[in-house]
Amino acid sequence: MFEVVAREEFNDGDLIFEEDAAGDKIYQVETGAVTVTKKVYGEDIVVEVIRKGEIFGEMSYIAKIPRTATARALGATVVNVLDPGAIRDEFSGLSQGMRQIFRSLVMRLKKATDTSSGVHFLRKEPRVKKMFSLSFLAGDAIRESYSHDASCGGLFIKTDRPLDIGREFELSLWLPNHPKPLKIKSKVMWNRPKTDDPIEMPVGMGVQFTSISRDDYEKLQVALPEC
Ligand SMILES: Nc1ncnc2c1ncn2[C@@H]1O[C@@H]2COP(=O)(O)O[C@H]2[C@H]1O
Repeated sequence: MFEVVAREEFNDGDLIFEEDAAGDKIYQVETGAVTVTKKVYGEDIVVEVIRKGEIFGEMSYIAKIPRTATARALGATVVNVLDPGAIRDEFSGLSQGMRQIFRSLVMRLKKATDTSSGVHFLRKEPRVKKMFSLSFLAGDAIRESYSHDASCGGLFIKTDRPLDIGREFELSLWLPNHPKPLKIKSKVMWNRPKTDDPIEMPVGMGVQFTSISRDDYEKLQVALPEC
């Protein structure tokens, strides 16, 4: 098994990490247990209980996505953080095909979990694959790119050089048949930078809208009837 690089202790109900947060630590439960929950209409739905000796937190690492669920301690709990360097070495030692198989499994489990917990149907602002032209300021330079998917609450921007998590910026979003771009204040919630690992997932950043005018929001709703 992998070496333990840190031990974290939690009381009953303590948050270990939250759904949609950035993070790629992989844990093993030493004592106690961990609930895995999904938020549906503000309520936590338990999808699994992880027990002593079991691993969690592997899905975001493997698929390079944000945390797929929330993890909380169930009773007094100690979790071990497994050596990220050793995990990276072993994972990158796999063939590209094998890594792709792992990623497919993770994405299918995520989809199955979302469907069974109702997230898919109840999500307020579903993401749909949609390519919009956009631009934003990074340092002194204007970067031009396009979205991979979008909702009325945020989108995923394809870019080889994503901004840091937490960075706030103004997004110019071009909707089809509109002469001017929407101007939306946005925040980077997570990112997937370019690596040597030839992943089959889009490289870029997940962005949440923090401020949008009513006028622009209405235009967005017309362009995204799924919202
Ligand atoms: N359906 C599921 N069954 C069991 N564990 C899950 C399930 N969905 C998510 N998890 C675990 O919860 C974790 C949430 O963070 P990750 O996405 O990194 O990794 C996830 C898995 O370890």
